[in-house]
Amino acid sequence: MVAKSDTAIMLMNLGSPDSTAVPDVKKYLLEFLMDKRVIDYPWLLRKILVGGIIVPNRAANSAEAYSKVWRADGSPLIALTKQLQTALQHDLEIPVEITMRYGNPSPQATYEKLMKEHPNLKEVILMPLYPHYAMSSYETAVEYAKEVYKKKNYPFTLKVVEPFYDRPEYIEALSESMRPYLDQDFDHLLFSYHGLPERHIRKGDVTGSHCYKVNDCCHVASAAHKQCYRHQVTITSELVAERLGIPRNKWSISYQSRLGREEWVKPYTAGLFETLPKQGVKKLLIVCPAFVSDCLETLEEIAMEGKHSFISNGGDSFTMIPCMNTHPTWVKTVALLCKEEMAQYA
Ligand SMILES: C=CC1=C(C)c2cc3[nH]c(cc4nc(cc5[nH]c(cc1n2)c(C)c5CCC(=O)O)C(CCC(=O)O)=C4C)c(C)c3C=C
Ligand SMILES: [Fe+2]
Ligand SMILES: [Fe+2]
Repeated sequence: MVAKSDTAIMLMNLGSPDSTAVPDVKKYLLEFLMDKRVIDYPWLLRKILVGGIIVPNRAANSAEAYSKVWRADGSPLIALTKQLQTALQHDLEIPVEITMRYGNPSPQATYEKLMKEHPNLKEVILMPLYPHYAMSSYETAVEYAKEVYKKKNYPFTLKVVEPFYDRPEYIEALSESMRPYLDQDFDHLLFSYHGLPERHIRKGDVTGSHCYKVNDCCHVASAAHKQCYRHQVTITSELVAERLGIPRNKWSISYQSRLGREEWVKPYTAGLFETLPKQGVKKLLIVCPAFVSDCLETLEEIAMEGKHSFISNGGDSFTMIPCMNTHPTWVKTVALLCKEEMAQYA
């Protein structure tokens, strides 16, 4: 443990249920889906939909899915975020703590722990573990951490790392974590990102006239891009493919984890697992760069369910590239992004 420090880092991820028991999963899903930045309907409608329909219908299936990937040390997402914490603390020699948007440890618990262990704390660097901006991921995490911080009037300053989807150091880390998997023969590389309702993309368009309105909007310069998930994941994919020398006809982007009946950003990953084998893609490589740590959505939805679907629709091989987790180049990148916010390096 690092003894005295006036600066600390708080790594913030999405969070998981406390266990795979249905009541714990219910509690987690309720907190998650009652977030107004995730299901952005008026409160009463959200309450009826989430509390009366989605959670009661979903909890048992979610609990079963979690139990397929649960580890001896708990949720993969939390265990892997803790491993990143340990690696970063080792490199930086300053205190690093983790916190979660939903479930535990909460931002309040993490702030209190930091205060108790480092009474001279002057600044906390909040590192949201999302490369891309979305109202339902980066924005809700940052706004929640700030809200708790302001309410409690803590004596340290809070600085926040911005989305880093196009930063060369991140592109390097993601590419280098993928490179060993490109030695094998493959027909196609799929960048599968967590999906969002299309409506969220339109709603986040600060210009009100760009996203889904301008032809090829993700490639036309606009102030909308600063908060456009679709633009940002496009840029990440293009930069990584370029760095790795993958020809344009050998890779594509898709969106997974759709929930509900609204139109989400397309194409849907689940649909491609059915159609790609029929179009001659027999050997598939897949990477999920919206997640920096492996989690339910990579380990169960893609590596288990997705693989089964692709193979039963005629595919021959399905290789899932792990998230960056504790890849040394990623650890270095996190350290650099955090250091840029620190007063001592300014
Ligand atoms: C890029 C990060 C994420 C975005 C954007 C995001 C949007 C989003 N998610 C849901 C609904 C669910 N997501 C669930 C799991 C989950 N989501 C993310 C990340 C993003 N979500 C992660 C890392 C995880 C895994 C958590 C873990 O413990 O491993 C779930 C819970 C599981 C399930 O029942 O499927 C739900 C529900 C919506 C509706 C949404 C955007 C509107
Ligand atoms: Fe999600
Ligand atoms: Fe856009």
